[in-house]
Amino acid sequence: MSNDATPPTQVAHVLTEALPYIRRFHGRTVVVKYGGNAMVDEELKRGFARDVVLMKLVGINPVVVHGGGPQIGTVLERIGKETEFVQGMRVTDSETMDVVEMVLGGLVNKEIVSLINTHGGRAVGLSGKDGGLIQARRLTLTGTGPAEKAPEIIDIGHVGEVTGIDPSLMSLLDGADFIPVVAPIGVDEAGISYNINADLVAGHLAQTLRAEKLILMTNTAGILDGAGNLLTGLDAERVAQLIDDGTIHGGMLPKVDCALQAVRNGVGAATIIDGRVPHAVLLELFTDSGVGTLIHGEDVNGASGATQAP
Ligand SMILES: Nc1ncnc2c1ncn2[C@@H]1O[C@H](COP(=O)(O)OP(=O)(O)O)[C@@H](O)[C@H]1O
Ligand SMILES: CC(=O)N[C@@H](CCC(=O)OP(=O)(O)O)C(=O)O
Repeated sequence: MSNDATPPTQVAHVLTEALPYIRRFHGRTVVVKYGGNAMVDEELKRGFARDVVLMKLVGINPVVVHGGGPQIGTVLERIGKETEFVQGMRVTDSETMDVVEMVLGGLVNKEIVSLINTHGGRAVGLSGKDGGLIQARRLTLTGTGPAEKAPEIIDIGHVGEVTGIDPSLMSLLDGADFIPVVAPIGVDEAGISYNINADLVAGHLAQTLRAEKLILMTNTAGILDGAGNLLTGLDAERVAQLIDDGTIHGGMLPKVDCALQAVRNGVGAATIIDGRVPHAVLLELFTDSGVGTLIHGEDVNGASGATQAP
């Protein structure tokens, strides 16, 4: 670990700082959502894989849920198919759903599995169909039509919402020291597939597994205010204000929603971190300063920093 550029005392300091966090997270589950926008640089991808392997080796149970929005977009463009988003969700007709399954369940999922495995881990790739992991139903979006009319129902096709998680497969994998890597595809009782926003899947999984932490990796430093300053230690009230005044919008909305739901339902803490920073997951988990935006429930005082003290 030490090299010419890193004095041994500094290495010792880093390890000492990490120790209380390793103790706190030992034997606990940490769900990491790896966003498609954070998956762009080869060196960063290798760093992420190493971080996940290191977590496992120090006794944490990492569960990776991945996105892949930009990767789906690239393939759709290549086949000349237009794509459209409504309220942050991709309108998904049957043909688009086939592409989503191929890209998320195939290409992206297997790339992450392979990266983790080549860095010394034992990853297993799953979609929500495997072992009935993610049960889903069609998501209904409502728009605001004319005031005198009932809210308009917007049809966005095979976009799903999570109705249930069966964690049995997760326990099995965890017991055998495998690292689950989950593609956000759900299935209903009739066997119909649904394309689900990966943040929402990560939030539900974290709740079901009673994770110690939910980490959402993306392509910004965290939640920023209008002037570009990083905000942290946010509770539900502050988040609602930031949504109301338009500071939080677009792809950040499902992240804050699922982070809030997770911390209200038993997850220790949720953080939104910058996947463009090398080893962002390790910095978040094992250093006092952490990185990104902490979102906490009503009973947690996280106002002082990005991470909670060990
Ligand atoms: N207040 C905010 N602070 C930071 N990013 C924000 C904010 N509001 C909206 N965003 C947008 O949310 C994006 C992250 O969501 P998204 O593109 O869906 O990422 P991912 O692919 O990682 O899920 C940012 O790139 C940014 O454009
Ligand atoms: C319904 C919906 O929009 N699903 C997303 C699923 C992938 C995803 O969430 O990817 P990121 O995390 O990289 O954005 C999509 O089709 O893009």
